[in-house]
Amino acid sequence: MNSQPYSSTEQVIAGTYDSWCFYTETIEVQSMSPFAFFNAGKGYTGQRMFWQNRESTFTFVGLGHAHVITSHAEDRFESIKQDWQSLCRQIVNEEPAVQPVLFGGFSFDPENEKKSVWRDFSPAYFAVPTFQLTVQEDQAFVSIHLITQETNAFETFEQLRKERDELVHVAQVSEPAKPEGILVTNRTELEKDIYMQSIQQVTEAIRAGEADKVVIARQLKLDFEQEVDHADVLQQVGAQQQGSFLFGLEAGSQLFFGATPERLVKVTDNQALSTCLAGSIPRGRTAAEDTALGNELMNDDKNRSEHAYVVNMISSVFRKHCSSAVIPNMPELMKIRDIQHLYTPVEGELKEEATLFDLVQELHPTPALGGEPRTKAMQLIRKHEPADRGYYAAPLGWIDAEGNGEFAVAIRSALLDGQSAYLYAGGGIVADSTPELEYAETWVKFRPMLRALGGQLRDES
Ligand SMILES: C=C(O[C@H]1C=CC=C(C(=O)O)[C@@H]1O)C(=O)O
Repeated sequence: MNSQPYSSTEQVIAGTYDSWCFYTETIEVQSMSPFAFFNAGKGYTGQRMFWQNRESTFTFVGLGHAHVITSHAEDRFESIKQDWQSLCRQIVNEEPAVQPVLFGGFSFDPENEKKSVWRDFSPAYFAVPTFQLTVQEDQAFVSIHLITQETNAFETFEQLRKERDELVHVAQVSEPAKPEGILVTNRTELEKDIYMQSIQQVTEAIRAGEADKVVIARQLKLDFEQEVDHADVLQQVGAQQQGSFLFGLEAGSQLFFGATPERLVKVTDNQALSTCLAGSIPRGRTAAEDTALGNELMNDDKNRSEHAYVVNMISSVFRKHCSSAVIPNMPELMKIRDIQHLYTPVEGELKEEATLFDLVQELHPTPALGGEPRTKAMQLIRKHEPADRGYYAAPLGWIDAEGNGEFAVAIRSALLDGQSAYLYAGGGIVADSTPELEYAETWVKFRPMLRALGGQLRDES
């Protein structure tokens, strides 16, 4: 532990953040539930973040905003990247024990002009937390980050240390939350008729040669007897959805959260990894039925073609930005609690100048969320979907000061807004898609969020 993180002289480097200092201090702590830490930060409601990777080997919780970076600009990916890089040049500690993390996400489509329930989520919204819990390889660390233009930040930092100790104490001694069972008073399928018609119309557009594939999504709204606690709902998803990325991002009084199986891209020391995920079938009721369904999916031409568009697009981005890329020529099955998907991992070694944000920008949206070709698919989505997707199906994740990090595609997700929640699900439409089968598939994709929010699951299979 560095006891005087702010003792170095202020660095003066040309850039946006010339007169800023970025102080960071990390201590190791006895292990604690990340949900308890999130809950201990109730005083920071509106400024909390949660992330756990698919393998559950890296968990990150952020409380409070040491600094927020947003962008409404057309070049929002580049703008966030530049701001983060110049902020990182102001880090006072030479080698922080734990890397500070910038966490957040992008909206699906900044050109969307529909009325939106996403009140406080700008087209790009990222924050460095004031208190950062990192759980990795069975060790837990709590960092304080202070980003300031104050010339003497000694007292502020001392105050933060006291607060950190209190947060750690509360998280360690608190009883695990026992969600009382959330009471759903209403479940509404928003604009179901428009959705059914849109599948028909998009299928016709595809048959007429306007596009090859378009992903169309719909919404379900739940109303609750009382406000749903954000920490409780995250803990529920964590217990229920093993093998998925678990995420939560607060903005104002809303929480966007989910359990997605889909990695957009991960970068570790210049090694990049992405996941092509498209093509779906439900889990079987028995092991034998499950295997039969898996085989059916692997041999289904419609699903294989939906999948191939994604592999082709991700592969071309990797070939451009990597000196070498490994792309298997056959998908595997990814089996998660409610659903099986076709899955192809793509790996590569990044060229020197390529960064995580460059990959996020070029990959979003892959044909698993947008379509093929991208521009035409986006036009058809804007024309046919009645609602703003907000952050659903968009990149959400983290990057550290060394440029390592991971972004997931925020599907199997919901926006929690006081006594209501908006759930999102969609599917890839190709020439031979049918409204009834697509509709049934969305019910399977709603299941993780319905389960976490106490809504009744609907067995459409
Ligand atoms: C758009 C969604 O899933 C995508 C990811 C995996 C499989 C998909 C599919 O089979 O259609 C979708 O492309 C969603 O879950 O809302």
